Amino acid sequence: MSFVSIRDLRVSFSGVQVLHGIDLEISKGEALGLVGESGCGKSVTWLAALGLLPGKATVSGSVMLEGTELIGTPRRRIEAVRGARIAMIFQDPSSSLNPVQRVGRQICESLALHRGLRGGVARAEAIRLLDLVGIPSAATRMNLYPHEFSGGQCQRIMIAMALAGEPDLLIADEPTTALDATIQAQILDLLGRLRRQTGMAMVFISHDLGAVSAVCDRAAVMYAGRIVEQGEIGPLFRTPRHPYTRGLFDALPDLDADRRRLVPIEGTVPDPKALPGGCAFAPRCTRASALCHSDRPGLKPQAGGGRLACFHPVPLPQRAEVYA
Ligand SMILES: Nc1ncnc2c1ncn2[C@@H]1O[C@H](COP(=O)(O)OP(=O)(O)OP(=O)(O)O)[C@@H](O)[C@H]1O
Repeated sequence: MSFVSIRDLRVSFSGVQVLHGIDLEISKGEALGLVGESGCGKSVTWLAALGLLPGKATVSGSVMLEGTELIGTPRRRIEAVRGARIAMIFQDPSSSLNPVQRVGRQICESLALHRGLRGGVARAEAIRLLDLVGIPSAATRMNLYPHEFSGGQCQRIMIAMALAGEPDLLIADEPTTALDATIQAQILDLLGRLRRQTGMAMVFISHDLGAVSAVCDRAAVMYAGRIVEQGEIGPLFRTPRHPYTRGLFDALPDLDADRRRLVPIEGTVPDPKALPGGCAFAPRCTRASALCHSDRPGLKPQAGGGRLACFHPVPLPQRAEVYA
């Protein structure tokens, strides 16, 4: 049985639909990436699944957490079911860290809440966690306030707080976007290491394909509130089939190549209030035919594994040729 199983998840805000039937499975210990441009529904998927959207949102579908349905369950009951088993980290640590409380105290409170640890035992565990996420001199620095740490260190402290409950699933929403490149690489390395050490599953939400490939086993590519392609990282990144996935790769700067290849995807993500008929990506797609503008392709399993929603996929490369 999957740890989390999402079926036909739909979300509307004030009558405007922003998620159009998402299906996802996460097994224990697995890392799933959710990728796509800003506004395609990555965050809303997880906020809806965990009952964290504001009251004005209308949510339907099914989200099972180890056999327990979360959709339609009152928020307080979801919190009890979710407990410490699912933790979230966000782009901005200041949304999770209290600026007027010493970081050690904040971690100890989390340890008391989720694991019933108090006093010296909690303090020792807080030091261990800070040490684990790479905060030097943890025993003394746990007495500092968040503003006395750098942005990257605050991100590490936020990860330590998330780990305090020993979660089975960590949802990381753009956790490295605000950091500079070297710190980003360190945090990604840390997340990968923690995953291997703890065996927790992870959902890694990012528009950064490099970060997703560094951390995840599988990825789902979202566009305009739908999954358009999904698969194991290796095949998905070597031979993307959806023109949108391929476009995301072509828009990446290629530092190794002689040629300057940086091909942005023309146009922008459509407004959810005015989605085009047919495939939502068709107006931006160089492979689109008349069919794509009138009919919407369903997400279908592929012979080689993975799932794809496209009438005219990018052809598979011949022989051993793969996309650079
Ligand atoms: N509270 C809200 N009220 C109204 N609309 C919302 C709300 N939250 C999200 N939306 C809309 O839902 C859609 C999906 O947003 P979401 O935040 O999931 O995108 P995203 O892919 O995570 O983007 P980003 O990478 O910028 O975080 C967007 O059109 C957004 O404007």
